[in-house]
Amino acid sequence: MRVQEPPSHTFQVDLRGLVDLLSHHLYSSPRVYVRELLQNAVDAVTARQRTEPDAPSEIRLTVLPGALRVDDPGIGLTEADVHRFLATIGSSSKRDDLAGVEVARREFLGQFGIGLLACFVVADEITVVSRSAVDPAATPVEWRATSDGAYTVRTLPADARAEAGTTVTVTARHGAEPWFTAERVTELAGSFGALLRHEIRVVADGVTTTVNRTPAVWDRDHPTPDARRAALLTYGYETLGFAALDVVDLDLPLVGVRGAAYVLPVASNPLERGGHRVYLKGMLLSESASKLLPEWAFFARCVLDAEALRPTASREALYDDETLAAVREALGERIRGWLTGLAATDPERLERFLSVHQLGVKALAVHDDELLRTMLPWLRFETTAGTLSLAELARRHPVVHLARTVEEFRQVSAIASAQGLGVVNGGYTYDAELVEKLPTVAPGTSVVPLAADAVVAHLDAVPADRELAVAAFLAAARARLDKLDCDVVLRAFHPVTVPALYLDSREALHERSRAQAEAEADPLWTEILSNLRSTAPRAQLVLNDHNPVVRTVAALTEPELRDTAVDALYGQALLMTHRPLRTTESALLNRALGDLLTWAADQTRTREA
Ligand SMILES: Nc1ncnc2c1ncn2[C@@H]1O[C@H](COP(=O)(O)OP(=O)(O)OP(=O)(O)O)[C@@H](O)[C@H]1O
Repeated sequence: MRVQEPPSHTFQVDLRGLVDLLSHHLYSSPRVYVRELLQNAVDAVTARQRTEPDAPSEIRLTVLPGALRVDDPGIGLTEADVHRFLATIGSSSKRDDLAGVEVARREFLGQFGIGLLACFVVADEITVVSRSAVDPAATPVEWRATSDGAYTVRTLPADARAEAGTTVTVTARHGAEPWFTAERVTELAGSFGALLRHEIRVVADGVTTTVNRTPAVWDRDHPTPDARRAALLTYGYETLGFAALDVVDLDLPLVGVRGAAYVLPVASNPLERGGHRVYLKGMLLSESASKLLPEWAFFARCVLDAEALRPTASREALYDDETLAAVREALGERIRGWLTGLAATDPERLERFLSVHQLGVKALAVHDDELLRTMLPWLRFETTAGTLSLAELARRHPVVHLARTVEEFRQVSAIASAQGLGVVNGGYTYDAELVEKLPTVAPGTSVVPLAADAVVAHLDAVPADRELAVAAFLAAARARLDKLDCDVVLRAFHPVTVPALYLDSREALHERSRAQAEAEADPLWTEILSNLRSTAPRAQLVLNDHNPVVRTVAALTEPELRDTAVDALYGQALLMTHRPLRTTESALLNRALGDLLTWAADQTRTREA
């Protein structure tokens, strides 16, 4: 049995729905109507100049009461063109086989065949009067379209339009008149068309203003490099609204990108990477484009004009394709080159840059040994010898101890530096990773992890007779702090001003949170958690036998006062770690201080009585 082919149909289009979609919903603002008109005029001039290089090029926007008229001396349209391109949604002469897709992409701004419909967002009627420059025998033609999708076409007498070119008139829809004022049209034409290669003039109330100034600042001749830099900086200030720390020339001839990257004068959120101002073939695409620079370059904002990047259909963002990825990489390379150049030639400017953007550079150096090597002398780290570069620290201490957390560093920094150890705080973002890379870029150095017990091992034990003399006190102190999972030891160390150190290894911290969870858990979990009980080292309170207060406390005989004093030493050591105290810890510290104050007040009263 023969199976019959099912009948084939073609899509039906509800024209009003399509016009509504393309005019009202594709673009984020009615502003774009001026851009689309400008774009068609520029493309028409470009098309004509391909065969007639000396053809006129001035584009004129005339503000009329409740309407805008755009005149261009471009390629124009024949009656057949009108039907084929203007009256067919999605049809565009700019990807015509005649032009060739690649040529079209490179030379024309438009490509989708929908742009003119954007005018319906502010207009009820669009009229196009055109005369073809290709066919001198063709008569002028008029196309009149309304937003409900209806249009008429008629040919006009030859004298209705003597010159080749096109005039588009857009009549304001009721309520959209504010988009047609002289001020608004001038602003929009100036903003979208600032870098267009053909002269754009706005005529309003008898006054003619040229709104674009080409060539772009980066394409102009400047008498000296300093003058060029000053001109680029001024331009950056005018367009981006900030006085940049520095400016980097961007020029990628292969992908036709020209422009400049401006270094932000204040630290920025690394997650906010947009804000680039991008022009495509001179027409503003976006004031807040993203993904133009690699993640690490979050300290820079670009203004650039690109030939080969593709816009999305709304022409408000860049199409995220391989070309954009290649451009991103190449621009990143430029910015990297600028940084390494600064390190070699302008350390003062580099210092200024790093004082604001050190974090960004560290983020980059983590993945880039070459940059790390260049930047090593400039990046600053918190160390026991103060805020230093790793290179400086390594000169003083070929073995660098790395504290993994800010807390670990704070616990031991005073004491480690008194012992002559070089410790670097690896607790801040990127720092640990960078420090670990030190031996690869600075041979002869080594990095070892810092363990709290290693610091205790460096501290001098007290003589045996002294240990014996304070044995009872130490036993009492241990008993007192046992419930807090803290051991007590006595050592003699510098600086003498530090009475006690609280040392807490990561394992001990972990064990304590496990124990806390166990205490709060229901019976089933209690059993599971208690099976996990580890033999991890407990926290340690290291009392300093050189410290006068510790010596006094160790000699106390009255048990209650001694316990309170032990609590106070414990609390004080906790405070020195700079970590937030738990509720039980601050309660203990408050109680101990309160008791000590009461005791001192009682003593004074007794003495005075
Ligand atoms: N001023 C003009 N001069 C000559 N032809 C024009 C003019 N304006 C529009 N056209 C013709 O009308 C076609 C459709 O224009 P439209 O603006 O809708 O789309 P496009 O410019 O081709 O692409 P896009 O949707 O990307 O803007 C164009 O391809 C062009 O052939």
